[in-house]
Amino acid sequence: MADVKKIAVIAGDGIGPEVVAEAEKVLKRTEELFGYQFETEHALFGGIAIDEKGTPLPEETLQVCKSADAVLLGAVGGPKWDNNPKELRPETGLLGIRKALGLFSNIRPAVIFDCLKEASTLKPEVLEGTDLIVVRELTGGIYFGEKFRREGANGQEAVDTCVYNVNEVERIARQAFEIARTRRKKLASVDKANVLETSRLWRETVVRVAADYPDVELEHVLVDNCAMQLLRRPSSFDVIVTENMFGDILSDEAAMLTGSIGMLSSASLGEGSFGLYEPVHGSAPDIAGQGIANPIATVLSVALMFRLTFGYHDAAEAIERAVKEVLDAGHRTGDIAVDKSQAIGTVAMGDLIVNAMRK
Ligand SMILES: NC(=O)c1ccc[n+]([C@@H]2O[C@H](COP(=O)([O-])OP(=O)(O)OC[C@H]3O[C@@H](n4cnc5c(N)ncnc54)[C@H](O)[C@@H]3O)[C@@H](O)[C@H]2O)c1
Ligand SMILES: CC(C)[C@H](C(=O)O)[C@@H](O)C(=O)O
Ligand SMILES: [Mg+2]
Repeated sequence: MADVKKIAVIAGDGIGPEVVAEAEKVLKRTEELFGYQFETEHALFGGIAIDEKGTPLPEETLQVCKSADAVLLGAVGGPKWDNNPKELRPETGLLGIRKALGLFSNIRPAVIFDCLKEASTLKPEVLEGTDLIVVRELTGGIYFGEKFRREGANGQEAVDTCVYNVNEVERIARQAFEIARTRRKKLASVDKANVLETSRLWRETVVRVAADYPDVELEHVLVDNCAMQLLRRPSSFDVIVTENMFGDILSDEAAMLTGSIGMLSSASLGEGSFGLYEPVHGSAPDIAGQGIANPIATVLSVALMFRLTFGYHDAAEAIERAVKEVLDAGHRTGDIAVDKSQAIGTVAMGDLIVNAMRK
């Protein structure tokens, strides 16, 4: 019997549906070229789910995800729902889905295409050889700690607590060491151990785990220094492992090494092969509905899904090669175009990539 892979598709809000539509064309082309079979099921999540179901993460959406082999997500959020305590709070939306699906590890590769060096804010000679992955802890830290308001001596106070337990640090550290082993065997563990107790536990734990990986070179970098070194010596990083909030910030910074946040794909994984795949960027309300968003981050997220959840390395390579070929031929969406007047739209970029895919 044919091995049909079930993919939950969550388009979301803003540019989410625009970029996900291009990724779905890539799924269809993969079926034609390679004979793999996908069964997609669409589900509501985010602002659109609030509007239609009264809640950002309806139970049926969670069930669709849980019964799938992988999830393809666009982006959620937007001014209509943000900051409204009753509506799209991250803890009930994105954070809720990550926790509910046990996705503690967020893998964000910053892949530099040579022909896009001109779009980067860094000099080409500084970028030379840059190829790094941010491994971000995704279900702990200050994102998930207790938060509350209280009356203090000088008026209202807000409290966010940052908590990590040793198991949470150990499992993400092991995963990062394993990834480093398959690459250039260098791991930078990023923390703020000069100030934060959670970071001291983080560092101690990473040092202990490192004993099992003597073949991997480990460096500890304080997060402020890392933010600077990413711009100064990006090519010296191979795998960066860090806690939730630092990883959020550093991965957006790493995106600019590639030229645009519209280029950065991601995989969120748990213990098994199940994964949620999404671009690192958000719903980009400033350009939503204009058909100009870059779909490459989402398309490359499909390639990650093929590699990490399905083991379809041939199809993943076909996608990555097609993206490179289209960029090498000079096609650009506005975010990566030096000459903005030559920029093409989301659908045109998706079509070019699909047509460039070969077995
Ligand atoms: N995973 C997610 O769903 C996710 C991630 C980040 C932000 N958000 C949400 O998205 C909303 C907007 O957040 P933001 O503006 O801070 O971040 P954003 O990533 O949506 O946009 C930041 C900037 O990058 C540009 N950009 C983003 N993706 C692009 C693409 N594919 N092509 C071209 N340009 C692109 C936008 O136009 C904008 O100028 C908020 O509600 C936020 O909470 C969601
Ligand atoms: C929208 C927000 C909650 C989210 C995060 O901080 O994790 C986003 O920035 C991301 O990087 O996926
Ligand atoms: Mg982010």
